[in-house]
Amino acid sequence: MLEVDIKKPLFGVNGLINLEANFSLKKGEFLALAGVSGSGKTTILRCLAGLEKSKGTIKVGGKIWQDERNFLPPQKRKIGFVFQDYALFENLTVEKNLLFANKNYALCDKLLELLDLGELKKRYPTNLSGGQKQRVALGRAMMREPEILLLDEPLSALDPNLRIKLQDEILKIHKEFGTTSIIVSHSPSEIYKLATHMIEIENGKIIKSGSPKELLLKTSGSQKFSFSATVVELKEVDNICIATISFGHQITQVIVSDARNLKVGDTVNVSTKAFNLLINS
Ligand SMILES: Nc1ncnc2c1ncn2[C@@H]1O[C@H](COP(=O)(O)OP(=O)(O)OP(=O)(O)O)[C@@H](O)[C@H]1O
Repeated sequence: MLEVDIKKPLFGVNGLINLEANFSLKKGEFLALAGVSGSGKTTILRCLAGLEKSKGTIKVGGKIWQDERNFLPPQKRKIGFVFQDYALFENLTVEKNLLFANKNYALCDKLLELLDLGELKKRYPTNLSGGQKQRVALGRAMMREPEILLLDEPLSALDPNLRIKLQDEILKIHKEFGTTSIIVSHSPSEIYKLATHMIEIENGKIIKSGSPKELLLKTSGSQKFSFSATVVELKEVDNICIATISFGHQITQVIVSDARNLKVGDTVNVSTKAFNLLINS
């Protein structure tokens, strides 16, 4: 069980914001933190890891990691941290990057195999692709046998196909080791696939909390199909207004009956009641 109740003043781009994070997770749960840039997501992870001080309490499995009198330093917290930019030791081979955290050779071999890194174990990080580097970073984080695995936008630098593969690796590791995991992600599909719980942060405060299904599925009432998109162009052709909209990595066009209240950059909800949609692969 992870119990978090922390506060910290942050100097945001528009002045002071008070970060207030209060949530709990059962062992083995997977939490996604979402929210616009600068809302305080990374700071929450850094406070959990003990890399930053905050006011309040953090308890893991009944053990106090921090309260008004105690502050466990990062090396004493059973945390694995995976960063967006990998943060590998460039002068150490893949295998030594893992063993640096812990000289448990059996665990190292298990992780190299689970993450499909066996053939690459003697290579240096400079000779690896982004996806391979991130698998090494995940392996290194797990070498600490963490109770809590923290993932700060770990896949955002990778192309969409690789991203999906790495999501599978993360899920495999999370389940195999029964870790409690927290990921910062901007991708709804990633959150939906990985997380059991989701929290949305705005200006340092939790504004939404629930399952990814509750928070992300946009269908309501009699709608059968719905997604949210951004308007990238509005054009009139033969008195018909056509909106070009983007969602995820896709762009499509829809006819708009009344475009008076629409402008480029708006976030819109696109929905239909049709239930015989064609799905082709
Ligand atoms: N130790 C600190 N003390 C005060 N302010 C900080 C501290 N660390 C970060 N900040 C500020 O707090 C705000 C939130 O930063 P944070 O990195 O947590 O946001 P984020 O939601 O993770 O953003 P992004 O999605 O861009 O990574 C930023 O404006 C940042 O400059």
